[in-house]
Amino acid sequence: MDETLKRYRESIDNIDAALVFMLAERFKVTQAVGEYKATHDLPPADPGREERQISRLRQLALDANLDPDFTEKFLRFIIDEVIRHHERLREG
Ligand SMILES: C=C(O[C@@H]1C=C(C(=O)O)C=C[C@H]1O)C(=O)O
Repeated sequence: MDETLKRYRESIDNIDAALVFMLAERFKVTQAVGEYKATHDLPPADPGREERQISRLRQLALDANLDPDFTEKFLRFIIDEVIRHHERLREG
């Protein structure tokens, strides 16, 4: 394979691995949040928190030259999955 393409792909491999580790850590914490909510009778979703977080990350995306709409969609996808986990924990 072309050496340049190979080097780019090695970098992509490392970034993708970091993304997986970061997502795993995030879901570890959100799992703990879900258990806390289930035992303290708190609702699975917190739309106010979501709105603040999405707005903050849209701004960070702009600063980093990343598409803020893409960033919001990506975050929404993750948050929706977290909420599904929290609903399941609440149901027991
Ligand atoms: C993790 C939480 O639960 C939900 C998931 C969120 C997220 O993944 O960022 C944010 C708010 C909540 O709808 C929380 O309340 O902090």
